[in-house]
Amino acid sequence: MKGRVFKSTGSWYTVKVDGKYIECRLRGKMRLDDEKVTNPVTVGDWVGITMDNEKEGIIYEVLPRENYIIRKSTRKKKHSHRLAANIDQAILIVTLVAPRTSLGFIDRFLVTCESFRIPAILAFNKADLLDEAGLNSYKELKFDYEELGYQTLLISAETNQGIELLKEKLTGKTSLFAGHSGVGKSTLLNLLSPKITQRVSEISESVGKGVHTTTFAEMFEVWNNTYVIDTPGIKELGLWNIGDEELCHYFPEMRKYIGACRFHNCTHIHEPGCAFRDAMEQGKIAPFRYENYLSMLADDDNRR
Ligand SMILES: Nc1nc2c(ncn2[C@@H]2O[C@H](COP(=O)(O)OP(=O)(O)OP(=O)(O)O)[C@@H](O)[C@H]2O)c(=O)[nH]1
Ligand SMILES: [Zn+2]
Repeated sequence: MKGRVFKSTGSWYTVKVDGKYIECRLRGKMRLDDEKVTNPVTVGDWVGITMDNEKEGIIYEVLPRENYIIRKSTRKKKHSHRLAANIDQAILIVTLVAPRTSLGFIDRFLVTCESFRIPAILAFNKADLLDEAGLNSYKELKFDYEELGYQTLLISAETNQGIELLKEKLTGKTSLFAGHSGVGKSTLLNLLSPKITQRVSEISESVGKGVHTTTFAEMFEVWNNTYVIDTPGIKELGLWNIGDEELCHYFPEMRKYIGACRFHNCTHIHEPGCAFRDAMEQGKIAPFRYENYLSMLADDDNRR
């Protein structure tokens, strides 16, 4: 039988087969297809299963993936894992307040999506908490990111602002919800599909961040043929397997300047005649994007 993995908790996997959810384990012999990744099976995978007894199944194979996204651990000793597979798009939920998502984090996530060829949408949640300055800051970011080809939405799970548009974007697709803890992923999911009773955390007053609630990635069929994968809050994001020369390819605005520097071995950091720096100085690349590029370039450990 063929089914799709909706949840994985380490040793048990919930697989949906013909409309029914079956708890499955992995066949003992199943090995990792990539030794640098800790989980052989991930949410969104299509798998082959056989029944072990009346209720429980055994996963014996993973069908070829259309794509996947790997979350690299930023701590050296911990291993990296696949967050999800077979997804149409990633929705990065961010907030400008309570908590504030840094642009560095947003750009790391976008670079990750580019490197796995997954379309990304930025959803700015908690619109209801923005004052005029906050709104202006959203408008500037919307302008910058849409110029790069990333759609941005301003939404609020509190007032329903932008939720209809978000629903339109999700319909008929499998979307990954990612973001820091406390940005409202679970609240949004509940709003989209009230039959899902996700735990929603209270913001702890002292730190202004949500108390960690989502421990494992889980896929939900929010309505017909529309799937959302809720993932645990991400604190830091390392980049997976991206070399020095490769990095600029994942900045859409930099692509057209690749090869245009005066020196063919330009590091784009300090050389005269650097096409990236020149473009930034001429206002064609946003300074914060160039800065984030340099910071990712310098953060060698978290990129390979
Ligand atoms: N004002 C306001 N609060 C919101 C909004 N969306 C979510 N919240 C609140 O933010 C807090 C955190 O929301 P969660 O949905 O638990 O956040 P999460 O992203 O799922 O967090 P993790 O599960 O830890 O990753 C809760 O107290 C929500 O009520 C919003 O649009 N406006
Ligand atoms: Zn250069």
